[in-house]
Amino acid sequence: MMNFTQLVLASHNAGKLKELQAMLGDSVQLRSIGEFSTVEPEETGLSFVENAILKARNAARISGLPALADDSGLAVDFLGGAPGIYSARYADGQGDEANNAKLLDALKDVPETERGAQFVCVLALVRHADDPLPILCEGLWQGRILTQASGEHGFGYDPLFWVPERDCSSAELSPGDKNLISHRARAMELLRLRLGLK
Ligand SMILES: O=c1nc[nH]c2c1ncn2[C@H]1C[C@H](O)[C@@H](COP(=O)(O)OP(=O)(O)OP(=O)(O)O)O1
Ligand SMILES: [Mg+2]
Repeated sequence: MMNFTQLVLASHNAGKLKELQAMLGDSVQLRSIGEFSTVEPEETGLSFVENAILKARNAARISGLPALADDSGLAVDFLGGAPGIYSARYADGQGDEANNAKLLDALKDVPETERGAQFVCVLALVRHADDPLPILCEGLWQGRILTQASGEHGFGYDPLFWVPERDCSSAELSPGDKNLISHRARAMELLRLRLGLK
């Protein structure tokens, strides 16, 4: 059984760090890779799994600590699953607001019934940079893309993601509520079980 008190989180996204640390509680301390390096690895994989492993290995190499990575994104039905692994780069690196504007534009005039989407999260944990057996856990979250942004919480595409089970946007959920039902929460639930954390 693996027993971690510290993990480095292979992410430069403050929103992920906050959510993942809240889900893990006090049992494991997540340290940001930002403490060790400001250079972000190029996400050259063709899948969430490949990119998560790539980021985890890179962080373990830089920090010398076991590393957890989160590769996630939004797959929109009408767009054939795009932006998917390219979600963060959808508007060519101009950030969340530009990504959201581009998505609204791509779905302009698309009726509600065809606006289905899912958030995807893959967590990868490596004990060291060359770990031959990374632990992989995934979580999905089904919803719909709104026609305008709504809500102030969360990050990324949250203001555009309508959550059917709560009848509000993901950015209108309290952080605690989002962390109970999100794609990231589902992946983390599996990771906790796998690590024997509960
Ligand atoms: O709960 C979420 N709520 C809203 N948006 C989300 C969520 N989860 C992922 N997303 C979006 C943000 C970004 O556009 C992409 C992740 O891209 P992804 O490369 O995995 O993360 P990132 O570049 O922000 O940070 P890093 O790679 O350093 O972990 O999907
Ligand atoms: Mg990224």
